[in-house]
Amino acid sequence: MAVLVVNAGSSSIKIAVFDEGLTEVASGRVTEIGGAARVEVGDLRGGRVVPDHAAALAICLEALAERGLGLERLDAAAHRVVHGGAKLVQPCRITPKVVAGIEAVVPLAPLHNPANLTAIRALGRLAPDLPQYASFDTAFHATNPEVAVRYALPPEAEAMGLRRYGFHGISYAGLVRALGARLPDRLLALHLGNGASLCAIRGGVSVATTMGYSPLDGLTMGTRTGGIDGNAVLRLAELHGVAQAGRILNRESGLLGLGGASDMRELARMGTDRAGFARAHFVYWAVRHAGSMIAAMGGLDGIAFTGGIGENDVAVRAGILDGLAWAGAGYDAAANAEGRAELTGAGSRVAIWTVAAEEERQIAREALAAKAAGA
Ligand SMILES: Nc1ncnc2c1ncn2[C@@H]1O[C@H](COP(=O)(O)OP(=O)(O)O)[C@@H](O)[C@H]1O
Ligand SMILES: CC(=O)OP(=O)(O)O
Ligand SMILES: [Mg+2]
Repeated sequence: MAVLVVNAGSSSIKIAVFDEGLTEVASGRVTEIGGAARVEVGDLRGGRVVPDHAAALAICLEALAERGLGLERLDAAAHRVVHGGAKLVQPCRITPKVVAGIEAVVPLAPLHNPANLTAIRALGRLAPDLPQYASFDTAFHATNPEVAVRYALPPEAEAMGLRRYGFHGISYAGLVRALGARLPDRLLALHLGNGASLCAIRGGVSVATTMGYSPLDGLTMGTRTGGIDGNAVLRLAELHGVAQAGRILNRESGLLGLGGASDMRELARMGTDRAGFARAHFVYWAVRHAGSMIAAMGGLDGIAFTGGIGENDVAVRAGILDGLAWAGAGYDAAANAEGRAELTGAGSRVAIWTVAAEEERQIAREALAAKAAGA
């Protein structure tokens, strides 16, 4: 049994192959798709021009074939699909109806769903008999109460699907699983990567999250604004047109807009005032939103950091934890500096961890379960 997992992001594709025991037997990634991309698959390492996601997937499949993992050796493919809308809330086998459902919500996740569809269609063409499964980043938040998901809009807007969905659910589900018996009642989970969000997890289920209708809301991100007043959005659309306003909000803002680079590590290297301000903005808003998540859970018992920034950026973690001292979070500064998994300080009222984001393994797990259930 071999499952190929495809995690297509806005400008990257990560692939991994797992066996039935969920051991990873191969992995790779193509990042910065659209220009001089970085390829790290099998023996291929380095820069290469990769114009689009289809080309990136072809490079990955070629490298897998060279390692004896051609498509004919695979039993299933499984995809991360960022937006499943209101209906797609369970991992499932991909049928034409599911594809139509993913397509219907492209306007809600313009950076992500088109990339997911490209990968699904390309694999469908190359291996029409290979069963394909989807896991949805929105699904984990289906447990949020109505009061958390509704915008205060007239009923017609809600009927059109204008409500909050929330994202990074595959990562959060994997995190809950990874904590296992250590999972506290009220957990503040921070997925801090290129896209960044917080989730209030109570009794193992999501009760609130910072992203909304699309992955734009909430925290300051690599290239996305995070929370912004609707009237400011309208003003941008008035000045620049809807398409350009969408580009500004989704691709030219966030850390890039504030600091001149979308990459947190790069900002730390730059060390300019502007770069420092962008990092401070990220930390400040993470703390502000954390307060909201803690209120939604009625308190705090544990904190878990995940994602590229959450797992690696010592100063960002320290800044956020300093900002949450009022909530009882005391951390071990040496453990934080060393990037250990357990950060809880002596006398802290709250347990604190870093957890490796394992979205690909979680997707494989969900696909195997759906397959076993006969989906
Ligand atoms: N060692 C590190 N120190 C600081 N930031 C890091 C480090 N490694 C990765 N990051 C940051 O993590 C972010 C990417 O996170 P990741 O979860 O890989 O993103 P994606 O959403 O594309 O999966 C970037 O801002 C990157 O700079
Ligand atoms: C949903 C989302 O923001 O995903 P990513 O972090 O991969 O951009
Ligand atoms: Mg990510």
